[in-house]
Amino acid sequence: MDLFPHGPLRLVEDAEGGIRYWPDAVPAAGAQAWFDALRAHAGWELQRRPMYDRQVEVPRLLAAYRLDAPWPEALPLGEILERVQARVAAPYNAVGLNLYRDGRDSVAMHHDKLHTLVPGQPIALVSLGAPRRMNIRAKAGGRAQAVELAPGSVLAMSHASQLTHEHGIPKTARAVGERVSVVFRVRPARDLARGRHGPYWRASTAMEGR
Ligand SMILES: O=C(O)CCC(=O)C(=O)O
Ligand SMILES: [Fe+2]
Repeated sequence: MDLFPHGPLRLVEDAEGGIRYWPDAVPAAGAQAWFDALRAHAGWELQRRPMYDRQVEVPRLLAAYRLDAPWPEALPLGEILERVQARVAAPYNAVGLNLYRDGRDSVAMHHDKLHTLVPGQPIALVSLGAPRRMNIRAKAGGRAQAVELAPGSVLAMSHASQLTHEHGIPKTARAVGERVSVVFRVRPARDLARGRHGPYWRASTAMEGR
């Protein structure tokens, strides 16, 4: 039996699976329960980063956990990981959480830092809460593709795609509810051993603020 008769939407093609999107990987009720639990119990932090001569707030809240060590019991990371493994199997060992509080929260166009990722392994992103648009653009130029990331969806990005494409969540003037994204990655063991599993140590050059 084919459990995914429509297959994923293929947004970018490359030799490592490119960028693929499954709009309804998780039933709505489950996605809402996960949103509620992560919203309530993740260790959300507001970070500041230097931009020119001032400190700006990173325009979203962040949390991160290792998957090779116990995480707080209230967080349904094991269940979410199981769903992700069914679509995009990989030895994920780190998860980063983003909380977009409203339309002023965003992430600037970027590619995920390659030296913090194991080559050949994918990045898998689960969306929960309010839908938000993601833009994906080839570094070589051309128009961005927009994908409305629905709650319960999974987006897989190959390691190779981080070399060729950028992605971001633009701000929106629309009244939008809170969104949580759950991003599974495979980090090099040396980074995990140094506690470098989250976004905290990433040197960001992105110009972003609220
Ligand atoms: O929230 C999202 O969907 C994207 C997050 C992202 O690009 C990141 O954490 O690197
Ligand atoms: Fe990213």
